[in-house]
Amino acid sequence: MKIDFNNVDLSNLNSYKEKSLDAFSSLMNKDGEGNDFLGWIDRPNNLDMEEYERIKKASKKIQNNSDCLVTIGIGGSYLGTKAVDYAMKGYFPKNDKTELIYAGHQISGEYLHELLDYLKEKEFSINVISKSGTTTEPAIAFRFVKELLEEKYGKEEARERIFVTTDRQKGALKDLANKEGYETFVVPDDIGGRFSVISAVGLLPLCVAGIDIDKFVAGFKKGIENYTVDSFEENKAIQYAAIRNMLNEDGKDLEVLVNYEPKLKYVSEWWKQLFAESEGKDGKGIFPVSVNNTTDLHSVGQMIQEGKRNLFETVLKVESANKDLTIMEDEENLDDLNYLAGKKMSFVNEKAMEGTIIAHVKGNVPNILLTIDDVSAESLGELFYFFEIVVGVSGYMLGVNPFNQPGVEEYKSQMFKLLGKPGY
Ligand SMILES: O=P(O)(O)OC[C@H]1O[C@H](O)[C@H](O)[C@@H](O)[C@@H]1O
Repeated sequence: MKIDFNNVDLSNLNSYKEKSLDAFSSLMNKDGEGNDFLGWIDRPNNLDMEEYERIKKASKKIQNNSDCLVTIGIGGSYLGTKAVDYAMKGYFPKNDKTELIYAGHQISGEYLHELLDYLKEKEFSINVISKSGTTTEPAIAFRFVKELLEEKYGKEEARERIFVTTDRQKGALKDLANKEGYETFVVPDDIGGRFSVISAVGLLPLCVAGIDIDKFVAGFKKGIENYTVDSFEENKAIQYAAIRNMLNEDGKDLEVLVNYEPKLKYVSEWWKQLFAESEGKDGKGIFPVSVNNTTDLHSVGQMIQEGKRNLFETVLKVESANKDLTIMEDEENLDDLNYLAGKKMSFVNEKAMEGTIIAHVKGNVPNILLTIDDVSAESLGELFYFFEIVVGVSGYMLGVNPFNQPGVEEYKSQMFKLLGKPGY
């Protein structure tokens, strides 16, 4: 992974150095706010290997008896898996692997209705994922999908097809799993939802989808090597956190994560939860938004170029495309594209990216360039770990607790009141 800050005015950066190093040491020494949720820092080197082997075993079983795994969860119990699955499965996947089908990530009855119709024709299993075990969206979806599963296979076999990922000992899901004898996997106490893709939350469904989780974990380990180094000069995660805070104090209220490979769309969705829930509190925080280019250059590109100057961009570049095409010569050349004949699509995409960066920098949008080697499980693992360290340092620099999300409860209690939930 490479990170380039050449398109940011760094003249003021030195004054953020000490603060960023202090924030980094609080994170590493685990003596800052929210320090009981820092299990993710060492987790890649500390996996529960007994559970890791069970994940692989359960995956084989699911792959052997299911066309799909209905993966039920929301927020951190959804986004990391979706991000990696979507990036890795290909744009037009052949249906020769067990497919992950998502549920419980919204409350659309229309979605669930169509999903249940779809599942009637399929062999399937369920992985219900909820750290708290009480989240409304996955709980509703689980009721419906479980009912269909039991109808289809009978209660006995259905039991063998339900896999529960939740708290080690408490919560409604854990109680249900104990009662019914479902196989369970753990969301560790000291890892918050948005940091949990490295636990069974992400590893089980990703393994079922045929993704090499050893490589994914290896990417996280590479992240530990590169981004837990206690040096401002050598650690790009500390520099990035410092630069984000510098830009924020200079009036940049939004960070736009940009990609030029549509496969990365859900990596941005995962990133949004990570940064929004970690930083957006106490009236502070950089609002995370994302664009998928070049598509969005034909829509919100105008706003980035000439709208309110309160944003900066982080561009996610993929160094080498997994697949490519060479543009062909056309005798008539009515489309005037022959000047591109012999050029690769990846070359054209890269020039679009470089041209856009030049234009946006000219338009006073500071640009950070993050290059990953390729779209692979390993590169994504390293990228995720990088962002997790950045958000920890950045949140401490901002003066917030980056590891809680108290604000999320407000909509829930208002909704429960309207729904007439007892006690609200
Ligand atoms: O895994 P769960 O307990 O079901 O939580 C799922 C998600 O919902 C909550 O409301 C939080 O805001 C998220 O941080 C969390 O990832």
